[in-house]
Amino acid sequence: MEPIVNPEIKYKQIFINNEWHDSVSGKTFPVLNPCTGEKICDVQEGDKADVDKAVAVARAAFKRGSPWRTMDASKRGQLINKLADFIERDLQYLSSLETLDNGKPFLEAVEDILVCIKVLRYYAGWADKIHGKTIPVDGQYFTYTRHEPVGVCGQIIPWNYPLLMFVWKVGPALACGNTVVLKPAEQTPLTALYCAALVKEAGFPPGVVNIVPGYGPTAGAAITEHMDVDKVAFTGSTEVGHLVMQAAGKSNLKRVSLEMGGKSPLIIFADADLDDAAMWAHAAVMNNHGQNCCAGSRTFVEEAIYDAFVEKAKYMAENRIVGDPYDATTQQGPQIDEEQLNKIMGYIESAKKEGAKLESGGERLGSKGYFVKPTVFSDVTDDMKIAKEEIFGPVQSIIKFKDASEVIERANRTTYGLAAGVITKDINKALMMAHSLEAGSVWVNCYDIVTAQTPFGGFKMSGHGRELGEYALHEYTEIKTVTIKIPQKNS
Ligand SMILES: NC(=O)c1ccc[n+]([C@@H]2O[C@H](COP(=O)([O-])OP(=O)(O)OC[C@H]3O[C@@H](n4cnc5c(N)ncnc54)[C@H](O)[C@@H]3O)[C@@H](O)[C@H]2O)c1
Repeated sequence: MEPIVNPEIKYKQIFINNEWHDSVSGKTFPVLNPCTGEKICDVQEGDKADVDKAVAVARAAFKRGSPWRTMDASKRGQLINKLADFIERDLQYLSSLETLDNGKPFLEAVEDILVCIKVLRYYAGWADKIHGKTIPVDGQYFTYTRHEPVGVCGQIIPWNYPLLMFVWKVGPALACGNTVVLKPAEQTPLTALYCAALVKEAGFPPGVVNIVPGYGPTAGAAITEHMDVDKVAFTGSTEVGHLVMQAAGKSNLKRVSLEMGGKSPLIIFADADLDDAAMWAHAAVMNNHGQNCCAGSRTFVEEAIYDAFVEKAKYMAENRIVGDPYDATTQQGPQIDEEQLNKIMGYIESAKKEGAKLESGGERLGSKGYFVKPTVFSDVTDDMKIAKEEIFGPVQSIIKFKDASEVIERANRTTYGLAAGVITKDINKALMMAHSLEAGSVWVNCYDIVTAQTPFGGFKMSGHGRELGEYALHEYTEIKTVTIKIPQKNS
């Protein structure tokens, strides 16, 4: 598939009640092209007043007796499938728009959006299979559970996988029968806004899906503090995750699910196939320009193969093609914005100062846009900043270890717990490691395998709750227990 370079921007307003609105304040904000730093367009800037409007219509759409609440569950599934069909129909346009807005290579944007389609179809299938249990309680009673929608769900998403995050959030929420007020990241609102038009085209009733673009401390905070939002689902930084929980605690104790950062270890044992291990480790940290919450950003390598591994990692980084994301050969585009670029360069400088050995990269590429050379550091130790903090950039930190018990302890010595990986031919060792590592996902002889069916989320400060798979349905349902007195026990 060929990209559409400079795709037309069709939607720049706030989507409430299946209609397009200007912001109440009249304000707009600029969306920038990360390849150049130049403005793509201005988008209407949602704020508290716009969030209030969106929540009011989402509440009305959720009222008992509304078209959405009385719709057959199978029909909800049909609507979600239609949304998937329209995304598939517009795959070329949407992928081109994602590349323009986010800077990721076009073919990776296509891959992301193909996964979006799968995720929506997966949840479409669940819509009429969300059921409770009958429970053999003591006494003359008949007890059963119903899984009911939570209500109005606020959803706040980041910029690293704009459309994937949109779908991970709305897919299970809609399958369970909730209504949604979603805020895309201010850096990347364009594909979510286009999908708003597809939501309307698919035939969702007004008010079921509402999209309010805007900034975090204003529009985002208005969602988290709202007294009439029943649940908030957030993906982004741990710092903001704290604020989201505080806001829920200070307002109406809304349900909270959080998917935040990580400092995930990928542990490579000496018996691994070296080429294979180097390939997985490179992809684990470089994919999506390192802007990946589960990036394998601590590459632990057993000492017997350490030097040989570093050579391979260096070779792979030096040969990674960075540049125009619309070019089919490009593997890495720009970082999302100047703030992230500066943050990454700061981490690179700190590593140099703290004594890590720079093997490749270590500098910005060009002076226009936000490109960073794929960077590899060896001789990294656990106390260095690059081994402790989330960099969110294309920086590989290679750390030496001696044996399994030592590396388990070191790998777990972090406040995060999103993901981990193990590469070894010894299946007993792999299982022992998988069960010992404190992380929500552990990959053995692979990395970052996330599908519609696999639950995903964090231990410790990486998160609360699970996205994807059947487990995500628990995040979007309340469980009601109904008990009926049986007049006469006859069996
Ligand atoms: N886990 C992830 O997928 C993920 C995604 C993006 C960023 N990050 C991490 O976060 C760092 C900073 O990136 P960022 O500043 O874009 O992330 P962020 O957490 O500030 O932004 C994520 C989303 O939260 C919103 N937000 C910001 N402040 C808010 C507030 N007070 N209340 C409610 N919503 C708010 C933003 O507008 C955006 O939609 C990155 O360097 C990276 O380490 C992680």
